[in-house]
Amino acid sequence: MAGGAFVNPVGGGDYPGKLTGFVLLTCLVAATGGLIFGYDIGISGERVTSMDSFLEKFFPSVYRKEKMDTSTNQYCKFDSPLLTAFTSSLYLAALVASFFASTVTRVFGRKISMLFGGVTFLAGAAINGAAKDVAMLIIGRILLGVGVGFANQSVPLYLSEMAPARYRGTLNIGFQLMITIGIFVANLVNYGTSKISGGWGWRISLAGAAVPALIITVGSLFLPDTPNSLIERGRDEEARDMLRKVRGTTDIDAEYQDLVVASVQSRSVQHPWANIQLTGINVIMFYAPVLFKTIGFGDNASLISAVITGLVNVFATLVSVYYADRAGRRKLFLEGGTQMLICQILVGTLIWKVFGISGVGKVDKGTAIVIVFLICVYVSGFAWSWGPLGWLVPSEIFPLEIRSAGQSINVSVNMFFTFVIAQVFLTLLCHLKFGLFYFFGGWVIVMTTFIYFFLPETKNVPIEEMTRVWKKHWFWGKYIDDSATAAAAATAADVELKKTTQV
Ligand SMILES: OC[C@H]1O[C@](O)(CO)[C@@H](O)[C@@H]1O
Repeated sequence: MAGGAFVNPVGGGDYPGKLTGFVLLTCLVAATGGLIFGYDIGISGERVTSMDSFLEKFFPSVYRKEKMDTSTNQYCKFDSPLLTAFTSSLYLAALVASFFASTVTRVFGRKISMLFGGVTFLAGAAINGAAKDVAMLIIGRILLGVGVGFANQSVPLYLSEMAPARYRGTLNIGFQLMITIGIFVANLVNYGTSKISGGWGWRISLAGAAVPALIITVGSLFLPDTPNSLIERGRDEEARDMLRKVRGTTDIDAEYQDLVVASVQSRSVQHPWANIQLTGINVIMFYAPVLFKTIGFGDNASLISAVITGLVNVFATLVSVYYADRAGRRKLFLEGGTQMLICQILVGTLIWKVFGISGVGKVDKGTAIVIVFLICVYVSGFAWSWGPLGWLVPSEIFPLEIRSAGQSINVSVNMFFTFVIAQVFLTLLCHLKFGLFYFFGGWVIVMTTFIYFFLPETKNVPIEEMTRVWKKHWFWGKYIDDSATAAAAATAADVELKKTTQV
């Protein structure tokens, strides 16, 4: 829960400076870190692991059982715990890695974590593409996970710290945009490789992960570190220079001073944030082809529908790129949540009507089109709310000292639930049937209510002044210690004094 924090007495409003080409370029390069996670999501789930040649080579017993499965119950598809454990090992690796990344990011800077993330992901892609046995596959997958853990921990922080307050939403969401592009491209690649005869198409899908890995690896070599991180590591002069460069002005004293105050003052402050993403989105991202097959689509139509939802995901994310700093985070969360809920109720009810409790039934064409349409509306609701804001908000609400740790908690919670969904979706579908959609709808209600009551609006607030926002909040404000405010004032005066004596 919220602990003591400071209120910066010297700050207020935005700082001078503009959105420079330099910032735009660095943020664009850093955001490509999202491609690796996206690419992996796009080939995971029922994609590579549903290719016969892949199954036959690595999981022959699973392959045999799958071929023998003759059940007509559409809710209870063939389910192999071994296969899902293999898929989700990546998320566990990412979960653990994000805690190590927290320290690396704080002590060595954001850039080093991005570089390390890119290199390990690259190694994982190479090992997977060349895999001869299950051991190689698993080692590769763990390395991919470590890469994702490091990139997801460091990239959102980097973007939020580089961006001027007014553009923080837009620039940070570049990360989620890259995730969605990664998913979409991987879907296409997979669609193509599944058609390659000779049974080695899966190697291209897996080795293809090297392309996004190379982009962020090479890109990160050229990225500068953020001023905040330089101050955190005692490199004050470099921080000043960097701030001048990224803001495109020499008038950086106010912002610089706030960064120093923030660095000195933010000690073991805790803020309340748990990114419990149980929106059900990964049911769609991982299992869209299965879901579409369940409602009676043929193989091709299922894949094409999955590609359509991937495209909707990319374009709808652009909506939040535009609105996050204009309408604000809260409006997007509340609207997106409501939209997702309505679609979940409608899809659940339609599936109930067609398949009832037994799971045996056939969808007519009209209903199938309505379901695909509703799923697209649901995906777009997610894509302009929880998708991007689940990275943006946690990266901007923590004080400097614990920002890195806070972000790794965010990544690990995200990975944990991604892991759980990948692991249990097929079992859940078999037991909850159409109610699965109501189940996730229930979570969306909980999450949206939480946002309504507990999340303050953070648009346009300078990142090192976030505590003012918490202080004003009807609930969290009660937990912010006033004595810390006085201490902050003293530190600010100290910094000011040092500055004038240096001049
Ligand atoms: O675009 C959908 C994707 O976005 C994420 O929420 C990451 O931000 C993933 O968990 C999901 O697969």
